[in-house]
Amino acid sequence: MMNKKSKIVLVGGGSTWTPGILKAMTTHLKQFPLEKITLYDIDEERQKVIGEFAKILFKEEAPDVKVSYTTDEKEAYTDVDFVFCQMRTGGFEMRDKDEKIPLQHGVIGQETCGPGGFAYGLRSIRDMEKMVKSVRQFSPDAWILNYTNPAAIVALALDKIFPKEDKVLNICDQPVNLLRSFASLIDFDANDFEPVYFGLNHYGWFTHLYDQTGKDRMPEIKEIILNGGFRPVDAEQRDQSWLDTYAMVEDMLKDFPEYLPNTYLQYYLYPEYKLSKMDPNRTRTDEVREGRETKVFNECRRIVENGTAKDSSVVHNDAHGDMMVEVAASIAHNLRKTYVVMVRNNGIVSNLPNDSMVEVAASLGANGPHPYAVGEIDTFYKGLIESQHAYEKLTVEAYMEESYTKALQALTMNRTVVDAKKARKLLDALIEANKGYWPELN
Ligand SMILES: NC(=O)c1ccc[n+]([C@@H]2O[C@H](COP(=O)([O-])OP(=O)(O)OC[C@H]3O[C@@H](n4cnc5c(N)ncnc54)[C@H](O)[C@@H]3O)[C@@H](O)[C@H]2O)c1
Ligand SMILES: O=P(O)(O)OC[C@H]1O[C@H](O[C@H]2[C@H](O)[C@@H](O)[C@@H](O)O[C@@H]2CO)[C@H](O)[C@@H](O)[C@@H]1O
Ligand SMILES: [Mn+2]
Repeated sequence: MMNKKSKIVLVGGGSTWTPGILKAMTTHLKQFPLEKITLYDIDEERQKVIGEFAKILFKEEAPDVKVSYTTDEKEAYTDVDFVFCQMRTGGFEMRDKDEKIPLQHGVIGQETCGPGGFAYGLRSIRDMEKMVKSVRQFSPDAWILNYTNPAAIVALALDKIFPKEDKVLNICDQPVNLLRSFASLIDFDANDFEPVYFGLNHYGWFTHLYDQTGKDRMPEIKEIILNGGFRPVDAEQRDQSWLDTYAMVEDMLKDFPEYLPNTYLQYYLYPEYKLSKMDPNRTRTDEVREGRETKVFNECRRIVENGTAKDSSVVHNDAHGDMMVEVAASIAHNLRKTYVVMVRNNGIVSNLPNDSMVEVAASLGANGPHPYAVGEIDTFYKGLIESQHAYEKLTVEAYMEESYTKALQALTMNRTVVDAKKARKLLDALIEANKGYWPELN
């Protein structure tokens, strides 16, 4: 079975993350043998730079794998086993607005949380719906592995729009990235953790981190963080804003010592403090454009010019690429490894709505995710998650029903907004900024 070679298409082939994912593919060929890789993007220019780099990388590392790139949907989606999807509708130009418009209204400006995530969500759903329909037209049985953000809203929307789909899986790399960082504190291999995790995407908690002997290592990890703070395992590659974000885990742990939180909870638990640290004129998009985007595209151009990727330092493996490839391998070869993924609740967390898309640990094999039961959660977490789920659901309904009222309800529900007058002003500004991307809300 392991000899079966997979055929992949990477949607958003011109993404800043693509070179890292391609690199991870070259280092995982034994676990995940490949027949062909197609890169697909709507932006021809971005796609060409990364596509030419891909050809060189594979010529040097795995010449048997067929590599191509295209802006043609039919060519991209025909005869594939896996669709890796990581698109950004509106690009960094719109991410910039997602972050800066809320800040102009005195609200957190973030890619996936608060009004920024709401705006990005309403943009992503339309392109994601179109992608699923096109993939099904040309490759009815392909697995669609989605990373496109805001993954929480995308996951819920796809579940509502395609309720019978059982080969779409939404995933985030933040849990695995956190696991790697926790593991480094106790000199442990993150792959050996058996985690218990619950929540919504970018809105969850680890409750246990068992090792191979069955011992829960969480108490010891919490102690280390409370005494010495917390940094990402790849701290040397991180911008200051990510180091500040990881450092907030210590604050969250001091206030709520029960579980280890996802870093994104900082925006919901400390909106005023986080807002005071944000600069409305310079947000994460500026950092990414000047940093990762510039570096990745310059490096790919340099590699294409030199005709070799052998000396490249930018194209490294990280949690993101590794996880995308390992998750696909677990499905393709029925490895039944455990990953934290998004699935319809249906009783996994017994006191949360059945139709929420929860993020939990699941065994992942050829028949998809088999999630582990979590059971009942306590009032604090239940309350937080239920309000966030209501916000997500109203956002999806606003899209599906093209409803201004539901959109206003969604923003008012969000913990980073709360005030309805503020929500209305924000909504009107976001409608103006997202013309052509959002459905018209009536
Ligand atoms: N789930 C996670 O944990 C996780 C982790 C990292 C990145 N991401 C997501 O991955 C995506 C890419 O991030 P990035 O920072 O590299 O952005 P990026 O803008 O560099 O890349 C996105 C690419 O998608 C292309 N694109 C836009 N709309 C498209 C469409 N309809 N069809 C095909 N391609 C399309 C763009 O042209 C661009 O080249 C984002 O959605 C980001 O939020 C998710
Ligand atoms: O602000 P960005 O574009 O740098 O990142 C936004 C993404 O952040 C998380 O991803 C982490 C990822 O977990 C880690 O492995 C590493 O690759 O860094 C990324 C951030 O730099 C988050 O899970 C994603 O959803 C965000 O898109
Ligand atoms: Mn994520």
